[in-house]
Amino acid sequence: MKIAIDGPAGAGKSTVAQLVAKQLGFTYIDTGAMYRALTWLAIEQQVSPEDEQALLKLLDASAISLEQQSHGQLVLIGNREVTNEIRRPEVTRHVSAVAKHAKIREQMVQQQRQLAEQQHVVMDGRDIGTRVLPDAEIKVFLTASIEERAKRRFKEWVEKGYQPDLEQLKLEIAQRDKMDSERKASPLKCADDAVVLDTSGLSIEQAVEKIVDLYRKQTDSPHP
Ligand SMILES: Nc1ncnc2c1ncn2[C@@H]1O[C@H](COP(=O)(O)OP(=O)(O)OP(=O)(O)O)[C@@H](O)[C@H]1O
Ligand SMILES: Nc1ccn([C@@H]2O[C@H](COP(=O)(O)O)[C@@H](O)[C@H]2O)c(=O)n1
Repeated sequence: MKIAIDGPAGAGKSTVAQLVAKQLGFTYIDTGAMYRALTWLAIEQQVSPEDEQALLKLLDASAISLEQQSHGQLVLIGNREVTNEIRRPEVTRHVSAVAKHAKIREQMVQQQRQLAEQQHVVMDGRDIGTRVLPDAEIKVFLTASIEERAKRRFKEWVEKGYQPDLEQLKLEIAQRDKMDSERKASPLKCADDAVVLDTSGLSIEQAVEKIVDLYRKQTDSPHP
């Protein structure tokens, strides 16, 4: 069983996907973490996000992997754990430039498909329903207004002790969505057979419940 969750930045994909996976006993796979890990490495090794060949070399030389733990997903480059570092604003600013390269995406997609072959998964990203798992049994395009997404991110950063600027956050989210949806290789878009779930007026729990309901309907299983 494969559940694909795509959508724009800050829509709640990882929060909701993780909880759905937990409720159903599936493995949660955050594909954005793989692009972020390569971006983190590129910054560390001073490789330009525009240089596809150099990025490919970096990707070939570094084993990016995702490890599932009871408390969540760990992101590793070789033996080095980079789960928290890849969330840094500098990585977020450059990740869409790294993710636009077709050859980089081919390799990422291959690895993501292998992960989905081994287990029941809830996988989130930008091209899961359209490219990575086109045969996923359930596809959700999770979205929310940009104002709502920026407000949620603002709250999250404040809770972490930062002093973010709401307008700046809105601008960054919009820029990332623009790059992700305008790139040639597997752009961010809603799969034709996806259910669109606008969470602007929904709580996290309500969004989770709607997806679990889709699963129940699909499998006719009242008690997952
Ligand atoms: N329905 C909701 N109601 C309120 N807050 C939400 C809701 N869904 C998610 N959030 C909050 O919004 C923030 C962004 O969520 P999350 O990081 O899961 O988004 P994302 O789509 O995975 O983002 P990105 O693509 O940028 O990684 C988090 O602080 C999360 O707790
Ligand atoms: N399937 C995917 C997943 C992610 N990306 C790119 O990575 C960026 C970071 O993703 P997050 O979900 O961690 O925010 C995202 O903005 C995309 O550029 C992708 O292309 N395909």
